[in-house]
Amino acid sequence: MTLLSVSGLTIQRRKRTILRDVSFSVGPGELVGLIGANGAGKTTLMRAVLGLLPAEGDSSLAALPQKARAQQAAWMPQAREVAWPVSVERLISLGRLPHLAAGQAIGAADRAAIDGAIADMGLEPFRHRTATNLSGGELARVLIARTLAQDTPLVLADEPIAGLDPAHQIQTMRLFAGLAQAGRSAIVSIHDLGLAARHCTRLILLGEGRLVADGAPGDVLTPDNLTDHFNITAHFARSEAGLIFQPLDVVGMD
Ligand SMILES: Nc1ncnc2c1ncn2[C@@H]1O[C@H](COP(=O)(O)OP(=O)(O)OP(=O)(O)O)[C@@H](O)[C@H]1O
Repeated sequence: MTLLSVSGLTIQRRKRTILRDVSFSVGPGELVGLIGANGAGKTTLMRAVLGLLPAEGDSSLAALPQKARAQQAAWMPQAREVAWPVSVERLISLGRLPHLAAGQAIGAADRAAIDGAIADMGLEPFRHRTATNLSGGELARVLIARTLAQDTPLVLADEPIAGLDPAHQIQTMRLFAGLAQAGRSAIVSIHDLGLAARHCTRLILLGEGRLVADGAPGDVLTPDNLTDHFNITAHFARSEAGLIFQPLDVVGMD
């Protein structure tokens, strides 16, 4: 079974080719870390895969009608802005919209999904707070909860752990890994290669306008890829606790 199939995706912005001929598919049970240096095209790829940007080639998600797409994939964009001073609970409940007919009130299943997402992200004490008054990290957790409440087979999240404290970063990566273990899948763009190595089942590396590598973290975070596409060297070890990855030095940026 395939949750997402992307084939020959080429994306241009203002006549500049950002990514060329990207192909991959995602099945159930995968936590895919989308990695690459600043400007490598991670956000661009996710938005094109979702059909939010025009692209040549095929994405099974982009091909779906809007409502079916929102039932198949939840999207957490990088921008963390909430326009209206709504409560945390109300904001999270918006994740249920793709499951409701026009004007339909939320029911027991919707309520359970909302309460589950609030519990998963440890947001019970924030339930009745006004979303626009939260700290950046608190708001990020609320937006992740909204994505979880959508209860889709696939989640795409653009730097979901940026701005979270270390405990919440680990907790959130574990939560995404838990979704994968339960047969759903997530694609998360991520700059923390240590957490990516530890929690993702698979990494997709973007660089030089293309998909450079796609595979198990240990096969993608090679010394050559780290030097060529991140300008770093790193310490990489396998321990009982899993993969340990620590960037060490900058190379080739003079
Ligand atoms: N609207 C636009 N018009 C022209 N170029 C754009 C536009 N949006 C993005 N780009 C360019 O596309 C490239 C990829 O940007 P993108 O935001 O996808 O990178 P990223 O890998 O998500 O980066 P980061 O890690 O910094 O968030 C960048 O060079 C960026 O300047």
